[in-house]
Amino acid sequence: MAKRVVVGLSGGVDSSVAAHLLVEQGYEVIGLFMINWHDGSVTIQGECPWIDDSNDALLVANKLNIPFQSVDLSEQYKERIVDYMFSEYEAGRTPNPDVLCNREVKFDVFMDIALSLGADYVAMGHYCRKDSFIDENGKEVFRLLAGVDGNKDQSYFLSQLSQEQLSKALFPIGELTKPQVRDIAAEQDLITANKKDSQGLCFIGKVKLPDFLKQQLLPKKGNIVEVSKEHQIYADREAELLKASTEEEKLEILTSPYQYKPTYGKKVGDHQGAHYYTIGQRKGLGVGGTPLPLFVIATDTKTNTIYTGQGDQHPGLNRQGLKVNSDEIHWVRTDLAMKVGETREYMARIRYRQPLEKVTLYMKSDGLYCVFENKQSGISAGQFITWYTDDELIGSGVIAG
Ligand SMILES: Nc1ncnc2c1ncn2[C@@H]1O[C@H](COP(=O)(O)OP(=O)(O)OP(=O)(O)O)[C@@H](O)[C@H]1O
Repeated sequence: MAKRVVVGLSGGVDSSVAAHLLVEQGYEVIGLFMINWHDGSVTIQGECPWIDDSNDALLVANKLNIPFQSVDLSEQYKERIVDYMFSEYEAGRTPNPDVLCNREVKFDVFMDIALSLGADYVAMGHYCRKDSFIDENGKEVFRLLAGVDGNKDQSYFLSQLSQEQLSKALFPIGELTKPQVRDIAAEQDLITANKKDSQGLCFIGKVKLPDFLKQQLLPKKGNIVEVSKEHQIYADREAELLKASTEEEKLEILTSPYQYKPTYGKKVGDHQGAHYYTIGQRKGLGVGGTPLPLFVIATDTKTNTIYTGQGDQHPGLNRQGLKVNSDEIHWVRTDLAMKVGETREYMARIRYRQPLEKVTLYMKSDGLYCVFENKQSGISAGQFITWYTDDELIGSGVIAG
């Protein structure tokens, strides 16, 4: 009997083609659209075109001659994603809702519904691949691989999936490039063939992130401070590094964020709330007239201060390393999890679509210390670091700072 697959149909071109390929491969396919957001239930009224999207998903399902259903997951989405976003921003961190959405919604709540519909697998239109091998104990080990289209690879967003979740996942378009996907959609006369790619989170829609955050995080006026690149704090760190005699000391210095004080620079402007800003951010500061543009190099939600520096080469913006706390380390390949005391080299990225960079991971009792070969710009607490061997995503972690 054909295996049953529930495919997440978003009303976009990628999932439409994913569904088509599954039908071609002989699966029994069911299309499922999830409503993540409801007028009034989450935030901004009338900004999310989900009705159009669910209509497009329905039309694609009709065209492919597969059954179609919608599920309302807006409550779960609010609890697991929206609330997390607010609490992270409130704490001065930069969350990644897309990574969480896959772990908590698409491959959890959504997957449970799919399984209750008798599905063997859940498929999504992500640009990534999966394969597996049998280990020496006869156990199947699943591997998460980058999509063939290097421009579109979405493995970063799936970096928190478990072996269990991967075992039931299918990514039918992972072997294709985006232009190939569009060509297939056109050949098959799917209504989504020329639809624009979705931008960001549905429930935010066209609204700017600060406006979205203002719904719950009240504006609070504070200072924008500029720290000179010659500040003593940077020279002190270099000196500390030279003095450090043990590996532990060196790692601690290389991976800890700078601790700024409001007196470390001059006030150059006002802002409406440090929790609206992210490290590396250049736009939205409203301060002009500096020879080089100002970048956010740190935010402090306690003193409500934003620290900035001039130019993308500012020492406060570029750091050699970062730390992941023990309870926030995730191994997709659980069989490759590092033991305390172990050191390993990988290729890694700290944001979606960033080219992979050489990193050395040091597993210590209190967490994973990650030191890059080249300094990294805009390391932000709350974002994810993901590490790879060739095109296989091995693990990920939440950046502590
Ligand atoms: N509202 C939804 N209902 C069901 N599945 C969804 C929904 N939103 C996203 N997905 C699934 O997650 C995948 C990745 O979502 P993402 O938002 O990154 O869309 P995308 O890459 O633009 O894909 P698409 O072109 O299919 O919208 C989609 O291809 C689809 O399988």
